[in-house]
Amino acid sequence: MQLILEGLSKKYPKNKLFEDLNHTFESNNAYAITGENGSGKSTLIKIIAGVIAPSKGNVKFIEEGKVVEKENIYKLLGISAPYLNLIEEFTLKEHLDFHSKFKKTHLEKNVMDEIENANLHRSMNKAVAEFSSGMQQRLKLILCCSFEAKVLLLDEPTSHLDSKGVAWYKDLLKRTANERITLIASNDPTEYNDFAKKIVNIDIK
Ligand SMILES: Nc1ncnc2c1ncn2[C@@H]1O[C@H](COP(=O)(O)OP(=O)(O)OP(=O)(O)O)[C@@H](O)[C@H]1O
Repeated sequence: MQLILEGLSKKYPKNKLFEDLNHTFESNNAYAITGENGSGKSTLIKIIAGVIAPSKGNVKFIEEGKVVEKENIYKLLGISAPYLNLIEEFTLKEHLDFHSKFKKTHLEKNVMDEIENANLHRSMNKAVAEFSSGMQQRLKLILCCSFEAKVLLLDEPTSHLDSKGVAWYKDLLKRTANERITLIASNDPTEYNDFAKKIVNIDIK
């Protein structure tokens, strides 16, 4: 699996973010996307996810030598980002059931073990609206990393996590990032230092 950025540029009427970004991301690798506040890290993640369009250039997903059609790209992706919300009315169990309808688990063990690792097992029947920010973040990461996806897009993955949560996140990635392309948009080295060997700095200003 390859994810290719070809001559990717993004500008808003009053703000030029990045220009002519070229990069090929490969499976079995984690990459940190770094850059100053406002440089466009989240924007790049959204463009890769197909949520917003680039001003110029292309994003290509290549699977077994073939370009993946646009309408099938969502099947390849797992995303966790501050601007993507969970369904507040759903309980944790309902989130897992809903997700399981579309995706198989990526874990060696049952997803319930991961819920326990994340210390969420006593909240299975609680509505997400009643979760703390850190609990919501742990659930977002489980839904992103523990289910089938060939490309993980993680934007500020440890936001709202305490030190225990950060340790769990690192362990989760070590166990689940194999055979995937993992992109971590962050300026916090603790979020990527242990596993992301390749840094893409989009700060061109
Ligand atoms: N819809 C929009 N219209 C105009 N400008 C926008 C829009 N969305 C984002 N921007 C601007 O684009 C710039 C890049 O934003 P983005 O959130 O991608 O940066 P970032 O590198 O992720 O920042 P941070 O490190 O603070 O999270 C910011 O200056 C932001 O104000």
